[in-house]
Amino acid sequence: AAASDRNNSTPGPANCTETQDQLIKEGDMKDLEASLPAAQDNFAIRCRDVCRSYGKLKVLTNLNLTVPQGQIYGLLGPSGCGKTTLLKCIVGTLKISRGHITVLGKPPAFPGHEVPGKMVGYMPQDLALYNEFTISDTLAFFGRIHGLTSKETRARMDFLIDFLHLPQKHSLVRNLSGGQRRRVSLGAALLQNPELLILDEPTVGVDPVLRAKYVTACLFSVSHAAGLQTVLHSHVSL
Ligand SMILES: Nc1ncnc2c1ncn2[C@@H]1O[C@H](COP(=O)(O)OP(=O)(O)OP(=O)(O)O)[C@@H](O)[C@H]1O
Repeated sequence: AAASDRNNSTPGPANCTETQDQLIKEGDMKDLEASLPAAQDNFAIRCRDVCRSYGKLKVLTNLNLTVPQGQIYGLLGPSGCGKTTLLKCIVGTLKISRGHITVLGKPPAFPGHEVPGKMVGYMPQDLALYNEFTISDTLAFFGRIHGLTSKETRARMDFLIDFLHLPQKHSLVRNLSGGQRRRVSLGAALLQNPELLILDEPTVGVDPVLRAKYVTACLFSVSHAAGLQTVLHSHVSL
């Protein structure tokens, strides 16, 4: 991955680095679109001049980003540069201050658009799991949220428990290891078979030696086996 340019004069989204050696410069961000072939509309995510501040703190400034369909795409940047903020804006749980975002054809949170919702699986950095739930309860809960039938949830649960090497489905979340909890959270994000999977720091809690393997092998196998179109994930660069 390329290193991003911290010396650029415009403050802003910060050192988001793409895994495809695409350089995003602050304020004047070159994006992947330039290198895309003719099918210009064939993108999963498109951000145009996106700005987001928290009070006076400008976190994203004129961010431009295009994620084509069918790709695994990584955001890399130092802690606090705005990766989570950008992912929340893309998922639609955070409003942008200015600019335009299109996710799977429409702006996030557009009325009737299932983003946030069924079309996108989101694994947050801080895992939102209930300790009192079992693995089975957790996945059933997310199944209800996404409107899956009990039969659909059960079939998907069986597949994911096997695929993600999860312990027995009656195990309580409170008794799971950090890595097992992260995989339950990944299972919850994959449950409804989303078109787009967004992972915020998926390797937190994963042994450093295994991280590279996890990112390359696991994400590729997850995306293929789960039939995903596109995966966007973030990592801290040190
Ligand atoms: N709700 C909030 N209110 C105020 N400031 C916030 C809020 N959320 C994030 N920030 C600030 O915005 C900046 C970007 O935060 P963000 O979580 O997006 O960074 P990040 O790149 O994901 O960091 P990390 O890699 O450490 O998770 C940080 O300076 C953070 O303190």
